[in-house]
Amino acid sequence: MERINRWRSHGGWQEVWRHDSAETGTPMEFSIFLPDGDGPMPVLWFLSGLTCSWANVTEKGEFRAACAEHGVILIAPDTSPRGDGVPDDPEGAYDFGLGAGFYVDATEQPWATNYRMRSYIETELPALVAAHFPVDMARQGITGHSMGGHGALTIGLRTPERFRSVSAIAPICAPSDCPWGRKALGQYLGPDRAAWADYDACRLIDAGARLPALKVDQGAADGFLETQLMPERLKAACDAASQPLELTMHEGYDHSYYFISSVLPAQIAWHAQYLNS
Ligand SMILES: N[C@@H](CCC(=O)N[C@@H](CSC=O)C(=O)NCC(=O)O)C(=O)O
Repeated sequence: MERINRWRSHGGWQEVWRHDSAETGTPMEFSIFLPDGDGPMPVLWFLSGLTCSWANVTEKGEFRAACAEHGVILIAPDTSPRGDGVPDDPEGAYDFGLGAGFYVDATEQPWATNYRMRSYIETELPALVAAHFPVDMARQGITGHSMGGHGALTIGLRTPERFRSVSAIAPICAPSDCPWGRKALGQYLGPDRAAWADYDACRLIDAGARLPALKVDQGAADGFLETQLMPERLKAACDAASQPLELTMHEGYDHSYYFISSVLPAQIAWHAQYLNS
């Protein structure tokens, strides 16, 4: 593993690391913000959305002051494998392939060889992080935006024992039933919708998955709200299952990092209640 950059910021270090991934078969990069202080510290994972790498939230997320205040390490992985030989959408579309791994382990070729973001985020990267940084892996939270919100919800619901707190910002709530999700899951996993159930937050909740603490922030002026995100589906699934959900609609906010940076500090404070208790 190699550190490829670092900057002093908010009384800590913002770092970027590169390593070879056995899961994706490619070099992978992630960013990590390390507040000053004696570890081990709790860790909050931030999963990014379509078109993103670690850089988007690291440069535009405005999270470091909150992480420094609450003593929380924030890790931002990439959203897909990249590099020579990694297949991409044949038309270069932004919503599939590079930058759009959807946090699945693909089963269909040509995707299955490299697109193993579920195992990368659930298993390989946590082990690497635990071995190299002063993290307390008994105190983990997870959040993410849009496609990354879908990743945070589904990884959290599948492995609730790993996380004290799960949140999302403008997540794709019902990917089996929206265009982004149908396109990605259909190609990565094949046309049988039964194979998609593990990657759909609403279907996981319908099937009995539960979380101790769940928070979602959504912009009311988000152009993707009704067609792709559908938070009302998540609310209905949670209500039917008696799953507690703090869903907050924010008037006037869209899908951009102007919204993410407006709510991420408060999400970090919310996670810190669970991670520091
Ligand atoms: N048509 C847009 C779509 C890309 C986009 O909006 N990406 C979002 C995530 S959408 C769901 O996962 C994003 O976070 N973009 C990065 C950023 O820095 O804003 C386009 O490609 O322009």
